[in-house]
Amino acid sequence: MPKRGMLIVLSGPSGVGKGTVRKAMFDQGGTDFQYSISMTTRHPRAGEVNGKDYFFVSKATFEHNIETGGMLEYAQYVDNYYGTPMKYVQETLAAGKDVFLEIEVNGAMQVREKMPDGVFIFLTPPDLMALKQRLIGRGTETMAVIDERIHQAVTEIKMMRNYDYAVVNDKIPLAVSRIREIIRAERLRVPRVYPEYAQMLESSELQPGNSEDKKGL
Ligand SMILES: Nc1ncnc2c1ncn2[C@@H]1O[C@H](COP(=O)(O)OP(=O)(O)OP(=O)(O)O)[C@@H](O)[C@H]1O
Ligand SMILES: Nc1nc2c(ncn2[C@@H]2O[C@H](COP(=O)(O)O)[C@@H](O)[C@H]2O)c(=O)[nH]1
Repeated sequence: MPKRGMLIVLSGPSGVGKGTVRKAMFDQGGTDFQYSISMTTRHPRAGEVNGKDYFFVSKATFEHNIETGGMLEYAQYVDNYYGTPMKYVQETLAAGKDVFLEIEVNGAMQVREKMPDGVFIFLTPPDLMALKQRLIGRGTETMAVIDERIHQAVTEIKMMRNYDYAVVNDKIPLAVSRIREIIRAERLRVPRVYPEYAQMLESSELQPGNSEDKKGL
């Protein structure tokens, strides 16, 4: 049976640059983890593709998924549902591959309850003014929705204390390399690698009584 994959969760307020940083990281290559595509009831923005950016579904479909236990986590965020389909995450981890989630804080805390051995990273803006400028600059929301998202961001940033790591997204390449360093180090944490060594030691021919030089003693 392959060693179970590691779950990596990236959160942070809307507009901080989670998607931008994640895309830059995947474009660079060498990312041997799989991105879990979220499900949402939000309408697609110009250029967004169903099955690539999100699974865009109706409210009824989303609620059916909740009721039938199909979601690892979900949250209502500024009038829409967002959530992580369970099946892809479980199957990918079971196949020994690492999975990358990009989700808001309430969903991340649900995942933490269910999968405490995940790696929880909070992406933070240099300051709230920069966050607002990024949301305005993206040009995908009305000013009213941007104000709601900034309001939500204040609560979300307070939740940073519940994460394992905080990464500031000042410059995209710096944020990417900080996240890569975290993932590299997390893969080497003793609780993750210990089972492999335990297995090696159990099967070792060097165990007392098994080694060649002990034969005949
Ligand atoms: N380090 C950065 N400096 C300046 N602008 C940035 C930086 N990172 C991202 N941006 C810009 O900020 C805007 C928001 O980025 P992005 O859409 O990636 O945020 P997000 O956190 O994924 O948002 P959401 O949670 O709403 O999906 C984009 O226009 C992006 O180009
Ligand atoms: N709890 C979850 N939050 C998610 C998921 N996918 C995305 N998100 C977050 O929602 C907000 C708004 O996203 P937007 O695309 O409308 O700008 C943002 O914070 C996303 O990170 C998910 O599966 N679960």
